[in-house]
Amino acid sequence: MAFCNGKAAAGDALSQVEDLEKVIILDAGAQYGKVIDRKVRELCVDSEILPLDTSPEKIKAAGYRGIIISGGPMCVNDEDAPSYDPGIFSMGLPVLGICYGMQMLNSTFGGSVQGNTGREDGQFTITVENSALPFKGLKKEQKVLLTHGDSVDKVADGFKVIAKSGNIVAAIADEKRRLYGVQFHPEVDLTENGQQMLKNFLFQACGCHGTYTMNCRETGCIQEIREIVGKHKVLVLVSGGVDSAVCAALLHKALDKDQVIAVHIDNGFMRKNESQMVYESLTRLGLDLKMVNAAHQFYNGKTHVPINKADPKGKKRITEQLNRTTNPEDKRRIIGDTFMKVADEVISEMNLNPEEVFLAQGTLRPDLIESASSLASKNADAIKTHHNDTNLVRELRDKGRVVEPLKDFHKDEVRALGRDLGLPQDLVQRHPFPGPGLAIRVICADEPYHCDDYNETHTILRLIVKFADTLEKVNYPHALLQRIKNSTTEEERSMLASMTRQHPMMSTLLPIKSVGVQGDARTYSYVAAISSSEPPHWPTLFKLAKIIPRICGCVNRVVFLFGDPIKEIIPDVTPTFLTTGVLSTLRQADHIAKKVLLESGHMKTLSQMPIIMVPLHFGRDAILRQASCQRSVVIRTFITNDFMTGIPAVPGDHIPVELVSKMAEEIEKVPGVSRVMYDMTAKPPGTTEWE
Ligand SMILES: Nc1ncnc2c1ncn2[C@@H]1O[C@H](COP(=O)(O)OP(=O)(O)OP(=O)(O)O)[C@@H](O)[C@H]1O
Ligand SMILES: O=c1[nH]c(=O)c2[nH+]cn([C@@H]3O[C@H](COP(=O)(O)O)[C@@H](O)[C@H]3O)c2[nH]1
Ligand SMILES: NC(=O)CC[C@H](N)C(=O)O
Ligand SMILES: [Mg+2]
Repeated sequence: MAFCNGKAAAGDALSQVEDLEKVIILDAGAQYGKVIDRKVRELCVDSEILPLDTSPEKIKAAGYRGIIISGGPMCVNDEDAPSYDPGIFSMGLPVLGICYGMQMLNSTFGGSVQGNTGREDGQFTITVENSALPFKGLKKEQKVLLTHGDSVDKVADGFKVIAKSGNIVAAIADEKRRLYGVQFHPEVDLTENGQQMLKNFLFQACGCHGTYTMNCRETGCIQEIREIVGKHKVLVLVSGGVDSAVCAALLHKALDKDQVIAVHIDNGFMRKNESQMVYESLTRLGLDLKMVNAAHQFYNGKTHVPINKADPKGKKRITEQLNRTTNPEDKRRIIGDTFMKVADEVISEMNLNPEEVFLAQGTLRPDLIESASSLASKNADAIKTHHNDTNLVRELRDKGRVVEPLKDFHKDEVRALGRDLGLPQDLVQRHPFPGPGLAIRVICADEPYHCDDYNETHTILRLIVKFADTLEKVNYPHALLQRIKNSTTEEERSMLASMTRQHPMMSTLLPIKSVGVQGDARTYSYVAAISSSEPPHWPTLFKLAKIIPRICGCVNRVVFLFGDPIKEIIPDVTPTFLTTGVLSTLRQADHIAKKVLLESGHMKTLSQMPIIMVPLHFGRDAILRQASCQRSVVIRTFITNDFMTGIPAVPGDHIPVELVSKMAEEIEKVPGVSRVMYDMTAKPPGTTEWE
């Protein structure tokens, strides 16, 4: 029974926890820096993430076997670059510097780093010296994730180049002192053999043997829960997703049954019939679940947010009502804080003293990473504030009232733990559904987003998707054409010319923004739409989707627009807020999309498939000046292990072309839907969700 009623024996697994081999991860703020600990644990080596300026004395005293330095959003040449003690490099411990960490290593030993050398964001093929320790046992050509704008210029004395990406230094090493630097990110799945590279470092340079198992971690979670909760009660917020279900199962294993109060909150942004299904599935598993319908409180919710986000305790402003705001971060904060308020009301209604009841959440490490929580990083950029890590949650956490046993876990690790705890496969494998639900899947707007760079970017897009014509017509120096040349190789340009000669396409820059992540920093940028009078040629479209954000830095997402080609500028938007009408249209589109996916048998091919509503009405009669009154729907497929990086499913490769066209056809039948689009953006530069 998954929600067992007895306390688990502490077991002798705990005793093993004490004498484990550990490495330290010094955090320079990268999004992926926190993924390093997950990859290290996958190799059954324990790790701890500490601030970049941790002293050599502390590192030595703790007995770490090696040091890994993460990436980060800053440049080592910046005046306010994160501080560190150069002594960490001369302790005799092996060091692996990743991206920013490599740039820092190189600079410390007298090398130099050049800023703004042209961005590389995405998967690239590099050439490695496979006699060098990090690359032992690997082929000379390696596909890796590079996401950087600065590069090693002069290599430090005593180091040699052991990998290159074109003309860019991709890795350096001083084998004698066991100091290594890589410009790419071995910790993410887009670096195909990154795990072997980390294993080479951990086992051959640091001398680890892999003794840190999932059983030890489960025991550690149970110990943590008991130490925090003691004999008190704990209210666990259960969404129906795997994280909170595993959290609830751990609580039941660690505590007496009457200590655990499980609550599901219908916040008004759930999918069709979701809360009912959550109730049925979890009570069937033996969980005593209290249901709360709080939609009204969420729709009309407001909260206070810091005027200066760097000073969370400073002056605050009151947000708009949730159903009147267009600001994604305000949406998230209102929802997160309303969850807390509703939870407090539940505690009061049960005549419990809020000061004596703990709050448990299934918060994961990615939730904390992207909210730039101090639990996960000191130098990270906040990509998006997860609802379970708002300032109110952080205040409760500071008071020691929050229990989050999964805060160091990633999604696939939670699933493994869920299986160990006996949770059913359909729950363990369920696609994640974010706490804010459909609220972050409606791009709200009351006016078009036409910034200064809109017209120029709209023009460059057309030059790119009509590149063959561009080369024929523009045979004189042209600033925008030069911008394309500056960001592409000769080979890419000839590929672009032949693709666009073969496949007639149109483009338009959509007057809306979506959230993305580039160079470890948050972006909130334009969406480019490509359309065609022919059926979509997906390999061509996906190549364009990779090149466009590199050429147009203000575009972080590229979609294919089904239906008649659109090349004109979209002059306006349909005023859109989180209202019941908008939500019911999206809910219906989401329900249809999920039904088509289920029937296709490809639910497991995808890690997640957000369906997003955007305030755009296409194909209106310009002469009649028809008002914008419809909205469009985006299909966002995503394939990933850890949700820190990932790729969209390519129709005709990961999923059948017919599946996507059927899904688009069915969604377009929903009343009020103008067009359907397919998101072709990887992470980076886009994120899984649009907000
Ligand atoms: N509708 C809800 N009712 C109660 N708690 C919720 C709800 N939505 C989210 N939460 C809380 O916020 C945490 C993070 O939300 P999230 O949407 O990630 O759910 P989850 O349980 O983590 O499942 P998954 O991420 O797989 O969808 C959850 O673990 C849960 O504690
Ligand atoms: O519980 C949550 N509260 C949130 O506020 C939130 N925002 C994003 N997500 C989920 O996190 C994963 C990564 O999403 P992004 O690539 O869009 O950041 C994906 O699985 C997203 O669905 C959330 N989950
Ligand atoms: N991913 C990173 O660590 C990036 C390092 C640095 N901010 C750059 O852009 O080059
Ligand atoms: Mg979750």
